[in-house]
Amino acid sequence: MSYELWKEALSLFAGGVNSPVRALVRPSPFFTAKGEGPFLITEDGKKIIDYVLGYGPLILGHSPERVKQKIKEQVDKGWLYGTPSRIEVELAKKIINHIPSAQKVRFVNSGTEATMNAIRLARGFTGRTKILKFNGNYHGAHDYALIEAGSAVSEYGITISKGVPEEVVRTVTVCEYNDLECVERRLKSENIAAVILEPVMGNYGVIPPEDGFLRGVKELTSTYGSLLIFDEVITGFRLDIGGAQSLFKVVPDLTTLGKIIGGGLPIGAITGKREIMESITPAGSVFNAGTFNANPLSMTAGIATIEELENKNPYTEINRAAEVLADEIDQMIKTEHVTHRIGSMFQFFLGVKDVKNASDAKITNRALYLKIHEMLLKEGVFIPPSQLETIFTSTSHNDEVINITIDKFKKVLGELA
Ligand SMILES: Cc1ncc(COP(=O)(O)O)c(C=O)c1O
Ligand SMILES: N[C@H](C=O)CCC(=O)O
Repeated sequence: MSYELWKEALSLFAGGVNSPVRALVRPSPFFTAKGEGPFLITEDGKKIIDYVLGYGPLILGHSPERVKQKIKEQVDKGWLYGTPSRIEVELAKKIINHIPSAQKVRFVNSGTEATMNAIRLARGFTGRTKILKFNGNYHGAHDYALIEAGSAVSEYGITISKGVPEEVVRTVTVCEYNDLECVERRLKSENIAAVILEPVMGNYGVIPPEDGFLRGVKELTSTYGSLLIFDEVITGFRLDIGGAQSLFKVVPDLTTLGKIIGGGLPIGAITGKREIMESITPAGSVFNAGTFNANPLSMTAGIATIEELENKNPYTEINRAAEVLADEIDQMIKTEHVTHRIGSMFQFFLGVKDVKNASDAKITNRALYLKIHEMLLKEGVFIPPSQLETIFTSTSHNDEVINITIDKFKKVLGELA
């Protein structure tokens, strides 16, 4: 049973979990025994409609048949070679085919590794040290990313993680999202190696770029000789098969990917312009290595997932599911709020009128959001346990599932009114 497992987990893991956001589930985390389509089946035998979807990777829902089959076939062929394999070539070709900035690829094992290595690559390539990031953007859990970051970092009230050396903090400068003037000021006055950003913020709720913001940053980085890194760990293959850069038609120098490209298995990738990527070892001298880089199971699940996206082009369908649900919720909430949706990503912000950056989002009524999360979970609907995370839809969220969810929201919001 979940509660007994939770009590045991508290004695085994710091805070009872292996990633802090998971501890925020109210009244206490449920333990999952199985994932099936749009559902999580808990250790208590409860079937829950899932809008967290592993925090983004599961664009086809849980355990999609063809991906499962391909993973099983790969298991029969072995799951770690320590040599190159045909499947990493196949997945890299798919990424290069779809992501406009991608000319070469290095596979790693998480989004964290991807952004950490992209930052090192930008520093090595430009010979500069400083990085510009945005308040509330989350780029994983390494030292250079844990400064004014979104997601669980902010949810737990951490501005700069303890343990990050002061010397590291001094190499990172921060602007508010959508503030082009700040970007220009910093690029002019500081010798910046790279600007890294989420092209759509998905770790402080969902906050889209304002018109011209991404293009403006792109122009400024080329004017001042800095590199532009799009962190598309969430948005890659979700907002469009070519990621946010295809949708907004702004091509960065480097792109980091993760989540969907591994079909739900651990993965990360750094990709970008050939001449920059050639600086990575062994072609160049910016070091990267990994025992599990290009792991055969992750490669296989990634290929199978992208093939499904190529063959079925489900973007209209998953975006529509998110649109119907987001619009209904937006109309149901009678107090002051803002709902942001882009494609199959959305979130509602309570108690605020206008959210264009993390500072605006910081003052939302997080306690009320958490209450809604808790009440919905009792009704069998799982939205993220933090206002700062994103609600996702998948191909498995059909009309029936969406309608049930709308009814559950009606009930919960009605009770709260
Ligand atoms: C935009 C973004 N970048 C990087 C990461 C880090 O990825 P991972 O959790 O796979 O290390 C995440 C999520 O965790 C993310 O949302
Ligand atoms: N917001 C994070 C990634 O997108 C959530 C995943 C985690 O921290 O476990």
